Amino acid sequence: MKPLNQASKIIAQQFFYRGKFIKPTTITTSLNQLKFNPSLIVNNGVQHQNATSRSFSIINNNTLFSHSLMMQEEEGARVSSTNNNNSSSSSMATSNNLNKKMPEEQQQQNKRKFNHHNNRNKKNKKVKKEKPSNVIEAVTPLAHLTYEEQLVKKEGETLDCMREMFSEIKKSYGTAELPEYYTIQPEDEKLKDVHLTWCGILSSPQTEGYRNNCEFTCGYNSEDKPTVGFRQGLFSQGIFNAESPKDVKIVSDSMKRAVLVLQKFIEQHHDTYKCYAQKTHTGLWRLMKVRENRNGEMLIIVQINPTEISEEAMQTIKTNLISHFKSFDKNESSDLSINVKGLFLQQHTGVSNAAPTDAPLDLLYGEQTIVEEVLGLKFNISPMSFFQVNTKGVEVLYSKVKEWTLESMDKESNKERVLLDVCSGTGTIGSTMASSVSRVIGIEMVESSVNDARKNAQLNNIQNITFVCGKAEDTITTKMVEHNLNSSNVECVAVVDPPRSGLHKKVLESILRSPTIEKLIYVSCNPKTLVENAIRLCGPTSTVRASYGAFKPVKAIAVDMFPHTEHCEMICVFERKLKK
Ligand SMILES: C[S@@+](CC[C@H](N)C(=O)[O-])C[C@H]1O[C@@H](n2cnc3c(N)ncnc32)[C@H](O)[C@@H]1O
Repeated sequence: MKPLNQASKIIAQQFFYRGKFIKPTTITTSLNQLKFNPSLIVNNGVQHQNATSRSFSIINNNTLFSHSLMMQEEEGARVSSTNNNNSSSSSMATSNNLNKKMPEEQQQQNKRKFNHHNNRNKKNKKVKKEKPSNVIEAVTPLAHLTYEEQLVKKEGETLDCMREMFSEIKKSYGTAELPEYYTIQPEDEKLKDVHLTWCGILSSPQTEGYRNNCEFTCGYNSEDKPTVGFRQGLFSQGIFNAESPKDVKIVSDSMKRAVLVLQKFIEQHHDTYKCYAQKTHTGLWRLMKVRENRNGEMLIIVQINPTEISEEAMQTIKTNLISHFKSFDKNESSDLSINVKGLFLQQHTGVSNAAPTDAPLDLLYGEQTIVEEVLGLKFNISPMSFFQVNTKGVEVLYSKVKEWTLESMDKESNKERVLLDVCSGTGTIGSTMASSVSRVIGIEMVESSVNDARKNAQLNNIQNITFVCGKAEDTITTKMVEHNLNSSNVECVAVVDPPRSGLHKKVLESILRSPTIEKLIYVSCNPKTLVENAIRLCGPTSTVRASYGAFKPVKAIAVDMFPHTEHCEMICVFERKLKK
């Protein structure tokens, strides 16, 4: 039992449970992951976190309301706080006022509020998938299928995305005449309403232990043992277990050993330092991030919450972590032998574990980066920069992008052949093609990725590549002019590889407005934003499109970079004939 701090004492007075208001002492309900015993909340400001039953007390009335929603989803139990409005007074309330009755009016108001949430929840339920019952299901929801079955499923879903794309482009034409490609209907029934050349799905050369980058949470497992592993539960509400990754196929054995090395350290010091609890914003150990190259060399980042420890304690922790990790580092006689290239300590004070890119990061020992090889080139990877998570899978992806970029470039032409690599990360796509084109211009907004990209170009002795640091939407128009991309001597292909949010409309407009871009290769990790962006590229309405011509989707392929998960990458090629 841990005492709550002053600011988080409780004032919940009653619950709405199975259609009526009742006192918190009278109900107990158990869930898959969580036994919820509201009687605990009247325990004089003392928080319980029972090791075996995972009982939770309620810290404040907002949290209480969220908990009750979660319970509804999980079990249909109708439990709700009746006291959502009094939050300012809640912090100082004691157990005495927990038993006071609420005014009738407020009860009605809260009941209405509850019903609103309940209805919204019912609507959501229709589309919600079943909650995973264990960590394997949570992290690798397709692991119960054979890999062949997974590929069939993903190809089907990617084709659905294509159908959606054509249907939405069509809608955008309204009553105007549709582009000619709508008349093309492949004979294959599977490709009905997909008006482009469909090239199937490419599989990942490695299907197990393929992740070169994983984040593990420090917390407690279902038996309340300190564990470094995957979260299971409702992290946003601070209710979760950390479960061991030992049976999760996509994590390499060496990463599993690294996880156990940190877990051992946490166990050894657990009397003094606990794992971080988001609900109370207390505890030290938060997260472990591991990046690994194909030789098994690792960058290990241990994230802590420094708010409760002195500078002196921090130094001791650093010293002890160094000697602990060194005792396993390349120690072939240990079962937990790992190959540490660099060990880092990251301090992060925010409530959730997602640290900002500038959170203090100290190298405890070793080197700042690991080097990975992709298609014969070397890439420096630092702890925070973007790098695709499946190294062998990305070789398949980049090879296809390269093939499709180069096939239309006219080698005989006198024109300069330029590749515009939008959202270039550490410069991987542009670098793998630099030797086949005249110039590459990369645009990337994360400074550390741009720095890595520049170093990578040097490392590989690539001289015809330039990286622009900035948001594509803010820089693309001026940079295209600055780098002479709109000149009639240039033939430019744009390769865009945006994050899940897709490309900003200003980027699409700049590409549409370019007098030299006839081909755009879109690498997408999110079908929804691909469709949105495709409407802008291929639709009829804008005057820009009227003067330079809209694009049309010509071919596409799915690339499975994430076996056993529901994610899939795809490449879609858009072309147009510029009106000269
Ligand atoms: C999916 S990653 C692709 C990176 C790279 N092409 C690769 O394959 O490694 C998307 C990249 O876009 C960058 N990014 C996100 N939003 C951006 C924006 N508005 N402008 C420029 N870059 C952006 C991210 O930092 C990230 O590096």
